[in-house]
Amino acid sequence: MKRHIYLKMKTVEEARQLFRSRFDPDTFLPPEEILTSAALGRVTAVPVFARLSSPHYHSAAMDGYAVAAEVTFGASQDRPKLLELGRQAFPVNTGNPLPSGTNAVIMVENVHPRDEATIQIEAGAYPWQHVRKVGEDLVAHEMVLPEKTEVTPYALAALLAAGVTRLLVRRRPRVVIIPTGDELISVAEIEAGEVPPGRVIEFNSLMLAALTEQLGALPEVRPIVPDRRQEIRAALAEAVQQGDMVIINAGSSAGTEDYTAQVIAELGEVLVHGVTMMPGKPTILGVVQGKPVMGNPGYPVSAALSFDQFAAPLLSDILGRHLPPRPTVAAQPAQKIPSKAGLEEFIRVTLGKVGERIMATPLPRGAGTITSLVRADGLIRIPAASEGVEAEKSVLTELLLSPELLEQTLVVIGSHDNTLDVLATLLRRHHPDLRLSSAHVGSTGGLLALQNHRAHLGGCHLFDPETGSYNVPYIKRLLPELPLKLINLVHRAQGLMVLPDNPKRIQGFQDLIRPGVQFSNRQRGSGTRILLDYQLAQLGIKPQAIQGYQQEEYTHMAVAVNVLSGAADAGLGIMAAARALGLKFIPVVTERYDLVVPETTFADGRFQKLWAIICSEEFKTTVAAMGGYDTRDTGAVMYEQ
Ligand SMILES: Nc1nc2c(c(=O)[nH]1)N[C@H]1C(S)=C(S)[C@@H](COP(=O)(O)OP(=O)(O)OC[C@H]3O[C@@H](n4cnc5c(N)ncnc54)[C@H](O)[C@@H]3O)O[C@H]1N2
Ligand code: MOO
Repeated sequence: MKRHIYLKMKTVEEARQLFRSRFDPDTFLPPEEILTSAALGRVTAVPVFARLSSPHYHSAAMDGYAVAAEVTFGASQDRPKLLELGRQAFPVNTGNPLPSGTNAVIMVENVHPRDEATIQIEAGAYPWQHVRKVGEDLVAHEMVLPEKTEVTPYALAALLAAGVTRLLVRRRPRVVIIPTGDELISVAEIEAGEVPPGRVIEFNSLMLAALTEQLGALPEVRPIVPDRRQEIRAALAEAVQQGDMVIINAGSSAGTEDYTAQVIAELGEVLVHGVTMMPGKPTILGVVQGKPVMGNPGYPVSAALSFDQFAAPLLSDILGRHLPPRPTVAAQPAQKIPSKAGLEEFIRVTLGKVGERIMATPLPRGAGTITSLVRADGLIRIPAASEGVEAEKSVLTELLLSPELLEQTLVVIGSHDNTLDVLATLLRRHHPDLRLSSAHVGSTGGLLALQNHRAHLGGCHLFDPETGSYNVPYIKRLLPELPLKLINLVHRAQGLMVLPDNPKRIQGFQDLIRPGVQFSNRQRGSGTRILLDYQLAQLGIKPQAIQGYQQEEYTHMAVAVNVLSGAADAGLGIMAAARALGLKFIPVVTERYDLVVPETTFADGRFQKLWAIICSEEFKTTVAAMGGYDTRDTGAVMYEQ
């Protein structure tokens, strides 16, 4: 096995400059002539000049009579004037050319017909009254659009008004996208059947093609190329013949089958292999036959960010559109964001304005989590020299949404529950201007966020074994001073997850101590664990009697995976986790999930709309239909302080 170790890393800025310096975007492609009627959104290659004036004749601006102004001078109510039709006054409609010898129009409303051949006027007309003179809008040879200007709907009209039926625009670069990887399967294969383990759905090229198209360039996606050097080489050679730029996706790293850099080097030149950014570190930038070639890392977030940082600026320049920097806001991370020194890290965050501060909550950081980009409202770039950002310290954040939306976002932080997604959906359905943004940091994390005024709402299901009650004891301890209401969202079932045919015939907690039954537990401090320990104590079951009690997992899904794989026979968790993996769910206990609503939030009109939705039949029926939930208290105020 031969590994190809890359890495003489450049910074994002160095890499972009180096790549950019090898191409002159203004001459990279010859301009093309197209019909004006097809020019919407295209960019002018040269200034466009009017062929004709607009209007190109003196034209009546009103319906009425064209006259020579001089003939009308002196007319008044006391001394009206008579004008002879066909000699001194000529009927015209708006847009008609003025008959020769005339230079004004009297509106029809201001004229009194006397007889077939005569009209009477009671006021004089001034020269050029109600006339659009030649060239009022545009004069022949005048510039209609400068170069490098995007053709808007208005510009289309002006071009035609100026007699311009064809124009020279920047050519749209053709971007050939080559997905590589033995593990990839195509859309056709997914449609034909199942996705076997070990195979990965090829979705990056759809994303890269859409990003290309969004910029105005023309994507062309090639069939998946297997990890074979000769095949990748052949695909690249062909792509360079046919396209103006090539993106090879994956194979950028140090694996034994990562050939992208080698192949680019064989056919041309590698300018950069390795950028001090994360995700996106193994990015390759090169040139083959004068054309830009990129090797994007295979992980989707890496592929997207490397497109964003290197392909997008170059393509925009070739298209003649300068890509403006994204708007930024100063946001405060809701929690400390550690970062590896030596790499500039791109953290995807959700954003929401709480009081006067914009709070940023980091989304999952893995380069494989494409949903982090779907959910991101902003990007925090942590410089290579830094080891992270402290909580509540202002950092510049690139906005991925309109700043107005930040004002319309309710931020809920705490434990996750799928009903929050239902709530977000219904909120959008009924109030499209409002958004619910939820970050999942556990129940206690949610209470701490409220303590520091970092969220509008907390999502909480903390059971107190001392009192046998939910949430209130924790609130009294952690938020004693905060005036708030506790509003129930749902009661949800926790149950034992077992294989679909339940081979060990597990029915309840008592079965966990049977010999041969292996349990998968949650970590100490988690709501589920507290609940389990309480139930065991109630039933007089000794934890030590349960095999696997000491083996802790951090999520419902991790426990479910243990059951599915056979590593455990049972685990305690929520129905959604069991369902996701096709496990049988035996409900054993319900727990209360409440929203913690500080008084300031409660008084906010946006929350009142949300509350109305929580109380609605629509919400309750949707939640009940999901299974594993009880809505008997949904919307009710359970506690106040
Ligand atoms: N020993 C090292 N291993 C890795 C390093 C390293 O420095 N040393 N870097 C890691 C980093 S960072 C990244 S990013 C990845 C880049 O990997 P490759 O560009 O070589 O891509 P693959 O390994 O083929 O794929 C990674 C991942 O992405 C999936 N993938 C690939 N193509 C697609 C596609 N078109 N659509 C959807 N998903 C795709 C692929 O299946 C893999 O799961 O390398 C690390 N390794
Ligand atoms: O740098 Mo890689 O691109 O994180 O996942």
